Amino acid sequence: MTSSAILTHPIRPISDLPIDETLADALLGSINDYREQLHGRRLWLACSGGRDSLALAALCVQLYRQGRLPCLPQLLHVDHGLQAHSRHWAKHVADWAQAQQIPCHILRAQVTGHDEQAARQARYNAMRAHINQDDVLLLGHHADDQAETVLMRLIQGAGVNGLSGMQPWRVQTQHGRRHALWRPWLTVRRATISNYAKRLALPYIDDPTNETGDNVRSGLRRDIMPILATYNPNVIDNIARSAQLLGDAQATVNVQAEQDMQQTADESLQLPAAQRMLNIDTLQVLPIYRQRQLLHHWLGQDEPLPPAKQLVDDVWNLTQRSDHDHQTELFWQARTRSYVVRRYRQQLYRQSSEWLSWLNVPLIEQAQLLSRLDLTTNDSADSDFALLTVRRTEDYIWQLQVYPDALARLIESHIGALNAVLKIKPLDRKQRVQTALATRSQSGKKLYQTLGIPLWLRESLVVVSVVLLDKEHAKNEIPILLLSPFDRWILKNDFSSNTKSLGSDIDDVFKNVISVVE
Ligand SMILES: Nc1ncnc2c1ncn2[C@@H]1O[C@H](COP(=O)(O)OP(=O)(O)OP(=O)(O)O)[C@@H](O)[C@H]1O
Repeated sequence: MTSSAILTHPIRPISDLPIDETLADALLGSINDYREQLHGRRLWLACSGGRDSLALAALCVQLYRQGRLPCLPQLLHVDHGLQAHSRHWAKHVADWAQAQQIPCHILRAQVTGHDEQAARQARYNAMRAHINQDDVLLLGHHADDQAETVLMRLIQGAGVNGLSGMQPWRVQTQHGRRHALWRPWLTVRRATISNYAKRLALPYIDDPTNETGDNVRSGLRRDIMPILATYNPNVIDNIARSAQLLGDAQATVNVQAEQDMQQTADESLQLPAAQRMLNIDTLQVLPIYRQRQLLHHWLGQDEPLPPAKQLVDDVWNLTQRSDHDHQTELFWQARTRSYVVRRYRQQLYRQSSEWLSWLNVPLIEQAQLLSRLDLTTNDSADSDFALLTVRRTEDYIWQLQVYPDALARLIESHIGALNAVLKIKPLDRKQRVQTALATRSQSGKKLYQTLGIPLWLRESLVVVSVVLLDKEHAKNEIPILLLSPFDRWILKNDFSSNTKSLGSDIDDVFKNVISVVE
C-alpha cells in the first residue's frame, strides 16, 4: 500500500445483505475439496486490507453468521513498514476486524530489499513465524491473479510446474515447520469480487500502484490482458482453467518421477539435503523424457523452487559421458542451499556445500580401554552401547555405536584375549589393509579404486582396530574394520582369515551412524 492509497468507505459492521453465491460456492466448494486436510486445523486469513482479501474476510463473516461456515478464521495483517502510512493501514484492518468481532493480529515484517518479491518473502516469513505447525493460511488470490501468473511464467519459459500457476492447496515446509496455503478463489473473477465489495460498501484500501506499477505483472494486467480479451472474452477463465489442467498433469508427473526415483536411488546412502544419489544404470533404462523429468525432480527435492532447464540438461549430459573423468562439478545456487552435482562411476551425487565442508573437517582419533567404554554417553538410558564421535560440525555428526560386550566376546572367541584398547584412526594413505574385495593388502589409490571411494570421500576413511593388552599378545594391533561415513569393509587380519564369519559377528558390534545436528 502506498501513501496515496484510497480508503473507499467508512468502517461499519457488515450488513445482512444477500451473500454473493458465486463467491460462496467457490469457498464452500473448496472447503469440500479439502475437507480432510482442513479437519481440526486452525485457520488464518492473510488480509492486506485490499479489496480481495477483505472481501474474503467479509464473506467468511457472512457465511459464519448464517451458520454455513463452522468457524471464523483469524485475520493476519502484515505491516511491511515500507511506507509512512503503513501503520494507519494496519490500524484500519484491525478496526474493521473489531467492528466485525473477528480476531485480528498485526505483524511487523523485516523487509530486506526493495522489490515486491522481497516484501512478499518478508510477509510470508512473518506469518509463518506467527502460525503453528499444520495451520492453514487463507489467501485472496483469484482467477485474474492466476492468469497473470501463468502469462508471466510463460514469457519466462516455464515448464508444466510453472505453468500450472498457483495451487489451490499447497503444503509448505520451511525450517522444519509445515503449514498449508489455501486459495479457494482461484476460479473466481476479480470483477465478481469487486461487485460484491461495492455492494457491501466494504472499506477496502485501494492501492493505485496495483494498476500503474511498472513491474511485469501490472504491465500484463494493464496492457496485454485487454488485448487478449479482444481475441477471446473468456481469456482469464480459460488461462485459469489451463493452469488447473496443468496442475493435474504436474501431479501425475510427480507421482511418476517419485516412483522412478525410488527405483534409482539407494536410500541407505542418502542424507537428505546433504547428499542425494542416483544410479545412472537404472536411470538409463527409462525413456529419455522420463530421465529428464526424474533429474528435474531429483535435483529439486528439498528445495522450494525447481532447477533451471539448463542445469537439468547439463546433468543429463554428465550421465551420458563414457569417459572416466570424475572431476566435472556442476554448481547450483538453489533457494535454500548451494549444491555441487558430480558423478563417480555409475552414480550421480548432489551434495550441499555444508556437506562438502563437513567432509573436509579432520577426523577425531581416539583410543579407549574396552572395559572403560562409556555407556552413559548415549541418550537412551537402557542401551548397552557407547557412542564414539568420529567427526562433528554444527551441521552433521558421524558416530560409531560400539557394543562393548559383543566386542569383548568377539575378541575372546577369535583370539582368546580378554582385554583390549579400541582404536579409531584416520586411514593413512600409505597404510596397507586387506578387504574381502582384494586378494592382497592395498593402500592409496589402488585401495580407493578397489573399494570405489570417490575423491571427496578419501579424507573420510577410518580404521577401527583393537590393541591387545594381554601378555601373550602384548601390544598387537589388529585392524578389524575400515569405515567411510556410509560404508564399511571388514579387514582381514591375523584372527580373521575368513572375513565372512567375522562379518556376521561384527554386525552386532559396530553400527555406523550419520545424523543431522538439530
Ligand atoms: N500486507 C499483507 N498482510 C497480510 N496478507 C497479505 C498482505 N498483502 C497481501 N496479502 C495476502 O496475499 C494475497 C495476494 O497478495 P496481493 O499482493 O495480490 O494482494 P493485494 O492486491 O495487496 O491485496 P488483496 O489481494 O487483498 O486485494 C492477498 O489476497 C492477501 O491474502
